[in-house]
Amino acid sequence: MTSNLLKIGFIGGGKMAQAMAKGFISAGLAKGETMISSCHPSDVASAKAFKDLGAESLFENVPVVEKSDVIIVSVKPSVVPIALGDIKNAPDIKADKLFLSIAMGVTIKQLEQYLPKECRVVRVMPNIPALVRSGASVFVTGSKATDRDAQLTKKLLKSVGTCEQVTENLLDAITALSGSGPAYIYILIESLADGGVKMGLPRDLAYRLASQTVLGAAQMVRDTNVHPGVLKDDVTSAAGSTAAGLHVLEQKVRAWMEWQIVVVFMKCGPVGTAAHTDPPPQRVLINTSLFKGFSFWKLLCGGGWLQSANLQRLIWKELKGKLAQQFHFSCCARFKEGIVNTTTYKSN
Ligand SMILES: NC(=O)C1=CN([C@@H]2O[C@H](COP(=O)(O)OP(=O)(O)OC[C@H]3O[C@@H](n4cnc5c(N)ncnc54)[C@H](OP(=O)(O)O)[C@@H]3O)[C@@H](O)[C@H]2O)C=CC1
Ligand SMILES: O=C(O)[C@@H]1CCC=N1
Repeated sequence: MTSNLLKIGFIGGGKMAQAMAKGFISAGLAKGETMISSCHPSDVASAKAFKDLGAESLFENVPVVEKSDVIIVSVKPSVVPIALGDIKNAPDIKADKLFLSIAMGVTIKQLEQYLPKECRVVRVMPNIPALVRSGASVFVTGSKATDRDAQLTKKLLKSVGTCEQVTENLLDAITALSGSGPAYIYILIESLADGGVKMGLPRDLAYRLASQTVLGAAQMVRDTNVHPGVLKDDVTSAAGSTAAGLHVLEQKVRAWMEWQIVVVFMKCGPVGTAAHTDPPPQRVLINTSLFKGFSFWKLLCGGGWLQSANLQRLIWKELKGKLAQQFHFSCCARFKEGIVNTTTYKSN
């Protein structure tokens, strides 16, 4: 029955490609033999991983496109222009196909520039629990993608978890939250378990309890629709043990969790390579304690976050005098109801 299955190709057969491929197989949406990947010749382990699934594994990108109905672009962001350049430069290639790019920070506009003009593009941000069909994915359609392409993308991504269609301006924040998020949760699980081990639990029991606790708590947030703060209060008995633990977490962890999303957001966005035609936006992290009167870290960035327009102007005034080179600098004032003003400053 493999003939009815889509032929799915991966350009780049690394960790995320393998997670999606395994998820598609578990979901019954693909079989090993209906998938094909291209790997860098140096990456023997990824080539073997695809072969072990029963998939074809090549060292060239063009045949992957030729043999596939849908192509998942899963190389590192800086490699995207090179890998898609192979396709654009291939003579006589039939590339009127659907390309799903999962690369962090590579925009629809760039993808459409890198690929032959007949290609349809969808930009996706998945996450690695796609491997166990518990991923959280979002997607944005490109200018030539059809409704059918959006439906097909949804079908593929829903088979390995949840999937929502969003607008492109949200993608960097989504990358920071759910694209990278599993890594933060793994640290959380590891540290919960380490704490348990410190207090005498066997390590395997500690990991089982920590992971099931994270899974159960997440499921309650998702399925009950009750605010996480209310759910937290339900666990916290007056003068009990949880309150003592929260006392520590509230001081140390909560602010840092929020802060690291902001830091990752800063890292996302177009990646500077020679092949990128747009200059990367300025995303600048500034310790505002350097400026009179501000004693905490804040962020100034393109599409970023700074509470008050007056504060932005004040910091800009200070900053301008300290910078030798020409410098573009955008900041947004973001309030509860969303971004309410965006200002771009330009020195010289
Ligand atoms: N890992 C994750 O959880 C997530 C990753 N992503 C995105 O997925 C993409 C891949 O990430 P990830 O799987 O972690 O990275 P990996 O490094 O594991 O995978 C990338 C693969 O592409 C190979 N490669 C390098 N150059 C080429 C080339 N010219 N043609 C074909 N293949 C090539 C690499 O080989 P070699 O190692 O030899 O260079 C590597 O096997 C990134 O763009 C990332 O932003 C998105 C969401 C989540
Ligand atoms: O770390 C990264 O850059 C990629 C994007 C999201 C998860 N991994």
